[in-house]
Amino acid sequence: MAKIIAVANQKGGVGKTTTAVNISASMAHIGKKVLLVDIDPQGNATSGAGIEKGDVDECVYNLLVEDINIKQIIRPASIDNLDVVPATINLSGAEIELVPTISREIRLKKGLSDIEDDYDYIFIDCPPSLGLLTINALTAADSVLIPVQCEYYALEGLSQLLNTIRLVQKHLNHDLAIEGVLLTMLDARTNLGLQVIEEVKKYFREKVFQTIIPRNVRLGEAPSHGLPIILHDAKSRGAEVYLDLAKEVVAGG
Ligand SMILES: Nc1ncnc2c1ncn2[C@@H]1O[C@H](COP(=O)(O)OP(=O)(O)OP(=O)(O)O)[C@@H](O)[C@H]1O
Ligand SMILES: [Mg+2]
Repeated sequence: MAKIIAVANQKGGVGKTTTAVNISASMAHIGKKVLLVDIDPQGNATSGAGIEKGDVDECVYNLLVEDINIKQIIRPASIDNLDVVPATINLSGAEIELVPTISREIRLKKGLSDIEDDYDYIFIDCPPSLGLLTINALTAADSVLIPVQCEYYALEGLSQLLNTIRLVQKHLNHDLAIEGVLLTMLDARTNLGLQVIEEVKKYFREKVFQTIIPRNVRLGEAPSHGLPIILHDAKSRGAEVYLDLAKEVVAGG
């Protein structure tokens, strides 16, 4: 059965999608069978994994709102061993359309149960909010991976995220664990980055991943080619660190 990991932080632009796409591709590269689920209406994980959004008729919206079988929407990514449940802008209505529906928080969990045995890992790329889409991800997940950007105010907003995780643990998913906190976009030339690392480690202690993601130009440009970093530039620092992260997660069990 797959281990399901939600990549979540309601703060925008902290590296959720970059992490979801590249840890998925790195896992696939080391031979794991991986599914990447995009539940962000921006659909950045979908295009970043090499799927042309314009070609997608049915997406995760149809799974969440219309209850169609997940197998109908799964597509192969640009790298072997990796499949994608795509999201398109259609998903932007789901947050509101789900409100009056029964079992609205467990739609994704239910959908994934049909294919869980086909994969080793399932990563869910969350939108920058704590609404029903993220709640669906946290309810379906075994654990949550929290990217935190190495910048001033890095910890701001994390108490709301932790509070949401606690509420989900209490009411919807008792076993939800914190997989780890991932420091992203580190600029090692500045003192600020190093101060943020210290601050985040003081707060989250052993929950902080050893692997730290530096700012890397190749990581920033890979999505425009629809390629994970390991295909865009396997020799780049960005490719190395996401491979390290994948191995760290595998070793963590
Ligand atoms: N390590 C990195 N080095 C350089 N650029 C990066 C790195 N990580 C992410 N980026 C770039 O920063 C921007 C934000 O990253 P990303 O889309 O992964 O964040 P996000 O948390 O998913 O954003 P959103 O909240 O909008 O979904 C993107 O343009 C991405 O290409
Ligand atoms: Mg994103």
